[in-house]
Amino acid sequence: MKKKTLYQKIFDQHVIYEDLKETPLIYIDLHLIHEVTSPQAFERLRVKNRIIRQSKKTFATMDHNVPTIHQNIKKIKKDAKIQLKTLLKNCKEFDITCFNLKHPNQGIVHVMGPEQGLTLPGMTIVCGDSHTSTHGAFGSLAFGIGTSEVEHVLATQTLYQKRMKNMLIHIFGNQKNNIFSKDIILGLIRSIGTEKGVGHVVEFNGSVIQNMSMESRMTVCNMAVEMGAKSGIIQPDHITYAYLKNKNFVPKNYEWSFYVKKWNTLKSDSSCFFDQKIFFDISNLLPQITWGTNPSQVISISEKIPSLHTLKTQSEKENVKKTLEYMGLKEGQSLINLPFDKVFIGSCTNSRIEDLRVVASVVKNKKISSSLEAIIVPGSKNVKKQAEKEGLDKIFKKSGFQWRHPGCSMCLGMNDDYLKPYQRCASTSNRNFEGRQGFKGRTHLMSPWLAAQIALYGKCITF
Ligand SMILES: CC(C)[C@H](C(=O)O)[C@@H](O)C(=O)O
Ligand code: SF4
Repeated sequence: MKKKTLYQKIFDQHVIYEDLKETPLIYIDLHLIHEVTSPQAFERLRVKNRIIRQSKKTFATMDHNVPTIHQNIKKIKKDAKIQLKTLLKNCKEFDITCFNLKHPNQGIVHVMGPEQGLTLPGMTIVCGDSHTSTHGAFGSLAFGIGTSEVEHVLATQTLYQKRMKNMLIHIFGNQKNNIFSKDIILGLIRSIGTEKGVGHVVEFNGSVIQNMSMESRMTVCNMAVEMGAKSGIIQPDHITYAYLKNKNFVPKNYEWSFYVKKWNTLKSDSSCFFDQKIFFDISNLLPQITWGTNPSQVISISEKIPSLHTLKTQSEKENVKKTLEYMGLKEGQSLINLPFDKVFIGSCTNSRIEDLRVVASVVKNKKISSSLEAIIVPGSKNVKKQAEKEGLDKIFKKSGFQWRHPGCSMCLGMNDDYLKPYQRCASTSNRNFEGRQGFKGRTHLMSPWLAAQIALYGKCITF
């Protein structure tokens, strides 16, 4: 029998029809939707007079443009209100479960899915959102789709999908103190760039991954798309099962053991073929921070921004020159002592309970710098509730952080949380593109630990 990767196994289990000359048609187990990329899909269904094939396999949440200071839909600005109300109306009309603003399950779609136990090993999961790769941390095949594909999935519960190439990234070595999964994924993207993953599904393995919590694995898979990959995937194991057990939508009782048995078969065959294999040693990894406008422009806090003469081509030099101008930085500069205006702890990369615990451990009984504004936006109502149960909100508020309601928030600034021109932000999100957090805003990606340190000192210091 042909040896297969985990990705190939899940793909094969979901093929409905495949012919040599055609793109395979696969079954979709779970479809997640949010207010931004779904309205046009519903509209087209309406125009074509179509119904939804399996409305109970789609779940909706409100996340991208929800306010984080209050939860009053009446007070939301016009465009956002239209999108949120449209989502409500569509879900009602098409009989889809919607976790609206006031619902206890509401949250960023990639935080909500796993914590509700909607995300399960071996599933095919899609959402009109690029960071759907996050769910791959559970050993599911999960990827972002476009709005016309959202329409196709709603109407048929299937999707045309070509087969991807396979990449294996083996992560090993000793993880130093204060080094987190965010440092690992940023360090990895620095070493392989933002395009190496194009056309591939990346399986992460190795001792470092095996020892990671589910929250940390999600951070890694979340950013697999930032290396160009279609998705990331991690073999499910006892850590996965411990996380899932008794979550809301997870199969219970005798069904649970049936599923665990099935999930245990979800692994790449030994010595199966990968188109690319990468080995990444984290033993010398230090806290990472981006200096540029793509996630591969990263250094560790003790390094300096590269000098232009180290770059090979003229066009690279020109691009980096423009990037540095945008970021208000100079070639060869150290980021130590660079003042920050904002700290944003949040996004589907780093807004889970584990992230908030790390921030709390840094800022407990300390005051943040008066020179900046710092906000904490939990990934979901559940995360918020748990944090409050543990008293973390009190620690945050006492230290000067603002404690907000869940949503995407300053990750992309679709609501009222955005940077003013030239403001510099220490952000735990996943994208530092120009204007991402606000027009002319300057984003530095990093771990929650480093962002919390910057909140205390108002700048980056040597640790
Ligand atoms: C709005 C949405 C389509 C978008 C995405 O797909 O990623 C957003 O979530 C982002 O992170 O930029
Ligand atoms: S938190 Fe950011 S990256 Fe994640 S889904 Fe929302 S906007 Fe996209």
